[in-house]
Amino acid sequence: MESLLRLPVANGAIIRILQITDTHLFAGEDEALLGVNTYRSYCAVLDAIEAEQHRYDLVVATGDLAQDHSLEAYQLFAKGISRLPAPCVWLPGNHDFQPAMVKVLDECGISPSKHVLLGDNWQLILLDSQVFGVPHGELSEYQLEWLDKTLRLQPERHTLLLLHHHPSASGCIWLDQHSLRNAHMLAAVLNNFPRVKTLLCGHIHQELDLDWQGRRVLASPSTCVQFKPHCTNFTIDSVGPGWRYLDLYPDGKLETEVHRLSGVAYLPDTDSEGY
Ligand SMILES: Nc1ncnc2c1ncn2[C@@H]1O[C@@H]2COP(=O)(O)O[C@H]2[C@H]1O
Ligand SMILES: [Fe+2]
Repeated sequence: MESLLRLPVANGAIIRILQITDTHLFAGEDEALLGVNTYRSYCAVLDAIEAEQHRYDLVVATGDLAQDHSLEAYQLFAKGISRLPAPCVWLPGNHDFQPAMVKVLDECGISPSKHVLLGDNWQLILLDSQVFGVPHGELSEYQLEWLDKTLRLQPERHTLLLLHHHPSASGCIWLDQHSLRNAHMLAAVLNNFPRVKTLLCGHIHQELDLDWQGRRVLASPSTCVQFKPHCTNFTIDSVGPGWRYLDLYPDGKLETEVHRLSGVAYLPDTDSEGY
């Protein structure tokens, strides 16, 4: 996992990242999650991204790429990603099955790197917060030590930290049971690194932009089903699948925007009680 990916960036250029998250794909192209065909909604998101014709330097996939642990689901994910004209890096979510994920994505030429150097000013660090078999997250001793060691290598770089689980309360009580349980241990590591100003998550299937102990936490819509913000119990939202762009400036400034599919083509059954 320590393999380093270096992406050249022209002097003074703004780096654009495209985030795709929580694709929840199945082995079959016809399978659905809460009434949404997840492969078709993923393809519709990719169609919309292509139609925008935006330039981006890197794609990040922040977990829950597959719903059913199958090799085929990861093959469908890779087939979609191969349409995009930029390299992709990824991290696992609670639903992922890492033996299949690592094998297939590797075979499909998708980088396993969890440390990306972007030009001279920025870096991305991707963490594994999965606790296999349960929806909440936790960073292992190994992950925390690796993060600390990796940050010490390039402490002067502006850093975007990526993980599946949200470290701070989202405002959805049912989802906050499934957050990063040892966020205080992450905070303790980050204490020494003021240039880690933004954390980017998946998992909560909604757009979020909040302050966590002086750092910014961003979360993003899924490419399939959305959860409604500020709910006590599991509640589906009637908004379209989405994706996020992040612009990283040489001076450390970060600007970001969520885009969504419009229309009603990929809206789930709002009376579902979970999955
Ligand atoms: N009704 C529910 N109540 C609590 N958690 C749920 C419910 N339904 C699903 N979940 C879990 O909550 C998780 C949140 O997002 P995930 O996509 O990781 O997967 C979801 C499920 O594992
Ligand atoms: Fe998740």
